Amino acid sequence: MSGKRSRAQAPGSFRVAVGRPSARAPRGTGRPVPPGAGANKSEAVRLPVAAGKDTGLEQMTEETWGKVQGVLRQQVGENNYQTWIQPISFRSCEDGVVRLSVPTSFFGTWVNRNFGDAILIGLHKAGEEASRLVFEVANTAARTPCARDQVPATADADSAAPAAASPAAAAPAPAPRASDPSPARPRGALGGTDVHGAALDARYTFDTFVVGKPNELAHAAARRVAEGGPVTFNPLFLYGGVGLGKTHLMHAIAWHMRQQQPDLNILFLSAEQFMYRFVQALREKQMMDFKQLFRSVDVLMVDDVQFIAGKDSTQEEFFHTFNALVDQNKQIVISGDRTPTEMSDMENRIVSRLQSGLVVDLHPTDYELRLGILQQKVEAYAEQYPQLSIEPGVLEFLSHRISTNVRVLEGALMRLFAMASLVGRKIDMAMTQDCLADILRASERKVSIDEIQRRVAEHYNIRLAEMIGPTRVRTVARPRQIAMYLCKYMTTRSLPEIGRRFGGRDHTTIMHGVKRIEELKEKDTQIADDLELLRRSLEA
Ligand SMILES: Nc1ncnc2c1ncn2[C@@H]1O[C@H](COP(=O)(O)OP(=O)(O)OP(=O)(O)O)[C@@H](O)[C@H]1O
Repeated sequence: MSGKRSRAQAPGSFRVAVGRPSARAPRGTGRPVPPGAGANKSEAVRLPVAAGKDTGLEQMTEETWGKVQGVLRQQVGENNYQTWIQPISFRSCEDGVVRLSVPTSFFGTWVNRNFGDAILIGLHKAGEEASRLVFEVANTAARTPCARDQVPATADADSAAPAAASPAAAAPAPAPRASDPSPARPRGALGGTDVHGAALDARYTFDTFVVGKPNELAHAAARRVAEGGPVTFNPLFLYGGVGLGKTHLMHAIAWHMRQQQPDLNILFLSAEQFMYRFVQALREKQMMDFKQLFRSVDVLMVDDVQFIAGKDSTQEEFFHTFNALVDQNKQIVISGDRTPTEMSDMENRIVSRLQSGLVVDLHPTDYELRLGILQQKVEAYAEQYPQLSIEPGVLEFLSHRISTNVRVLEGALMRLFAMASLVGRKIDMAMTQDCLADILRASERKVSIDEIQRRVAEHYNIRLAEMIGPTRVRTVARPRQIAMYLCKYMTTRSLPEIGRRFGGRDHTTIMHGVKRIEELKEKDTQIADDLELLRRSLEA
């Protein structure tokens, strides 16, 4: 099945993922992430600043900013500092909003994504209770922060999240087109009828989401929720591995709802931000405001809910918020990196609530979906770099070789285009292998036949010796076929090689086993579930 766009895509409707890191930075390490390895997503949260509260920001001066820059220099390293921090100048501050001047809107978005947290933490350490950063383009003094051609919504930085900043190293980043279309952005911070909380990424819409077999159910469920109408799935729980499009789908729901029903009060935020707001509200004795805010929304969307597992008081508050909204028949959309039942430190009552609606999985991408996503991204790059071309076969090669997650795939393509534009050559296989050597090496499948046999034997509670032995009883033969199937799809070993490792069986026996499982998984949900579980645990 071919990956296809969720809707006919208008030319140029895809915002090029320039500069987007290829993988999330490890939380809370504060370590720079190597180029191409990625960084955290910048999910801007706008913290409430109490009316009339003296924030102390009136005193903030360029000198304070200079000090913060000094601290950041130590944190992010000289190279990042020179490239991304030094060019920023202080513009103003008022009511917790710190305005910083940046050379281009793309620069602001990039800095916000990768250093927003670090900047806010630096400001806090310097004694400034900054609640929000706004990046403004240098020579556009009178510009409002929400101007359409200015730094997009993502440029409002999350405030000092408890998990600390995740500065990322600079990767070559092509400049964006000024004309990049983007949906209308959120309006005020916490006011009235608006998407507030984390900022929505203008690139993450249904139009730019490529649908394939692995994500078609999740996409259909997301669409249904986005269409509004009677609340049927509550909550909609989207889960799946890293970089498979959970956040993209959630943003798409929010954008769509906002377009369809501008008056809807939608709150999108990460679970980490939920916790931070909760802690902040406790500290500032503003729990009533907190409860009021969360209970007055029409749609609550919480990303990466696994973050609150094991955090007792946050779970407690989340539980009450959840109940209050469900009682009012308000839509809730949640995402997580695993099923609710697999979240071991999550309270049972929350697990049961998370399961009470529709739980849908985004499966790991298959070859067709990866190819579809790459083709879509190339279309966008082609608009941006009309002089560059890409040789046939390169996208197919990448789709085969980079199967880890879409973020890595996007990062690889971005790096290729950046390289090609620097050297002024077309993208061919030689350049691809050379420029992406590290990514290709890291993406090599590492699951071994031994590992698969061991894991499958454990799962079905049979002995490893039986797995490769001659017995044909069903309780052993079926797990053996499952192991053969996984070896075929998760390793690069040939059928004769797999046969040898299964007690010297002929390759036709392996072919038969694989075929049998292919048939069974279509009609036997238990086998399909077992395969999924095994695959996920082997990939973990
Ligand atoms: N089906 C798809 N079509 C187009 N882009 C996709 C698709 N799936 C993922 N992506 C892109 O891959 C990147 C990672 O996706 P996203 O951030 O939504 O992943 P995630 O599942 O939320 O990951 P995480 O577990 O790290 O939070 C994004 O840039 C997103 O646009």
